[in-house]
Amino acid sequence: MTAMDAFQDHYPDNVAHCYGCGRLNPHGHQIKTIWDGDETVTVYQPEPFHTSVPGFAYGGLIASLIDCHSTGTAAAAMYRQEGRDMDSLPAFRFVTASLHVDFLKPTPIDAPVEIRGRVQEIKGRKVVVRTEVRSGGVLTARGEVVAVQMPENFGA
Ligand SMILES: CCCCC/C=C\C/C=C\C/C=C\C/C=C\CCCC(=O)SCCNC(=O)CCNC(=O)[C@H](O)C(C)(C)COP(=O)(O)OP(=O)(O)OC[C@H]1O[C@@H](n2cnc3c(N)ncnc32)[C@H](O)[C@@H]1OP(=O)(O)O
Repeated sequence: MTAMDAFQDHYPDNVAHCYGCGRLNPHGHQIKTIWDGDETVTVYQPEPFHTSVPGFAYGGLIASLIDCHSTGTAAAAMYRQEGRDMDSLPAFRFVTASLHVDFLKPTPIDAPVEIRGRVQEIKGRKVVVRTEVRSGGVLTARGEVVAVQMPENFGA
């Protein structure tokens, strides 16, 4: 993996259909997340149809971006901790156990949104990620996600 490869480009096909981050979902956000030192970064341009109040982005979009930014960060952090290449097997697959969002200011819809994440805790199968969302350098939302490695019997 080079510094510019997005985490989501390495998701195996069977977990690449997520609405927020799956590169194989043509209707989804297809976010792309990379390392920047110890932080992770996603930049996303909202579309006009993501409107809440005219001129501003829907909070569900912001939550979705925080969610998938954080599950991707969790997987990447686990690979980094184990000194493993992201394409090596077995793959780490994380799902969201908990998603908390504080909306601090309205997020403009006509400018790119930058999400930055930091790993707060890695313990067993759990990774806690804290995020900040900015538009034009202004902090508009904060998030905290508990991501848990997907069990083999997920959904059973
Ligand atoms: C960079 C990567 C490159 C390679 C990529 C490789 C692979 C791909 C990687 C990722 C891509 C994978 C999927 C992408 C798709 C979607 C991602 C987007 C996110 C979503 O859209 S995904 C859908 C919504 N999501 C669900 O549909 C989950 C439903 N749910 C469950 O399936 C279970 O609920 C589960 C599995 C979450 C936990 O179940 P479990 O039995 O495994 O958990 P368990 O009890 O063992 O807990 C273990 C530790 O998590 C803590 N914990 C558990 N639950 C908690 C909670 N709610 N709040 C706070 N902490 C919690 C415990 O407290 C304990 O922590 P502690 O050890 O510290 O006590």
